[in-house]
Amino acid sequence: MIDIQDVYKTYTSGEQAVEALQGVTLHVAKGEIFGVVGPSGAGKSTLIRCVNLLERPTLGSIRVNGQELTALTPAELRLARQRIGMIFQHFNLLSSRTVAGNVAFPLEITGVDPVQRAERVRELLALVGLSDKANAYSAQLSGGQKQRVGIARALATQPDVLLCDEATSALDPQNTSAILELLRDLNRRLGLTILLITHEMNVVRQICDQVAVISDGKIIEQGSVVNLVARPGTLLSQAIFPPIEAPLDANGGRNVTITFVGDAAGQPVLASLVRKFDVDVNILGGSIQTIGGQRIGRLQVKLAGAQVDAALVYLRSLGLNVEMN
Ligand SMILES: Nc1ncnc2c1ncn2[C@@H]1O[C@H](COP(=O)(O)OP(=O)(O)OP(=O)(O)O)[C@@H](O)[C@H]1O
Repeated sequence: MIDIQDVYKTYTSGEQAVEALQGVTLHVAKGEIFGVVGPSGAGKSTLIRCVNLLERPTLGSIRVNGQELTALTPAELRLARQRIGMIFQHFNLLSSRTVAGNVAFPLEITGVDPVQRAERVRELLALVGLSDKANAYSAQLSGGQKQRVGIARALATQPDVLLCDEATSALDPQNTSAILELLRDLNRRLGLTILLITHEMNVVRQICDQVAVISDGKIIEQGSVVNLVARPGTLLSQAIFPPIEAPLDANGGRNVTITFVGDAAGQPVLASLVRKFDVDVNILGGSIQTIGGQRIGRLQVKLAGAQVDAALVYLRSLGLNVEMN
């Protein structure tokens, strides 16, 4: 749905040149929620703004829904942008307009007649849970409500793609969680493809299917959130699911970290290990998190006994990730 191919962006002001993007390639499949994380100045905003050509890449290709955006005329680009919604950290609402007036704005620009417009605004406000705020002004809304207006406005022209530029960074944890749930719900109900940038790992944990890390204008790691978590060695995996701080047990036996994904997180794996292999299992630490809608568990254990090697082979045969500490 979104193909970013070998994109470079250099800002020049006077003698100074900043290479904000240096050969970025990303593919976001239809219906996916894709998160890009990275430190301040890494190039996140530049990247997301290149996707709808708010910033024009210096080099490279941006295809959305099969259409090469960098090759379009200004009129064609205006049409293409109707299929690409965007929401912002500070909402960017018009303070002189009501909630309904803000949501109607893109429909006015695209020439939708007043009767259809009013109907569509009603639908959109119902979709984001703000039917009772149609006549309120943005100054009368909470941050979470303002972002709901932003989302309704972004969806007014029925886009296939929603770009989220740090959409929850100005919100408290409760509103962040509610907005992320709304985005997940819209992704599922409307088949909306979402590309978001964020510096908050909890956003990745709560809703992203795929994640990439950008650093100094380059993508340095990427993958499916669930697969990354099952490979505890990677940078992203450690950021998404921080290692358990359990003391290693030095008194004989083998210290092992086991990662359980999906159904396996609910299985009595350790009990069957003890039964089948006559090993002693000492639990040193553990936690379970819901990541990308899947339950993922991590246990740090000490295994002792004559059949430890066979027990490890058995754990791996169940599809569990097993690492020696
Ligand atoms: N309009 C501009 N002119 C010149 N340099 C710019 C411009 N916009 C961004 N930059 C520079 O490009 C680099 C990437 O900036 P960008 O805003 O994309 O990073 P970011 O990862 O979004 O950072 P943050 O999380 O702080 O918003 C930075 O070095 C920044 O100073």
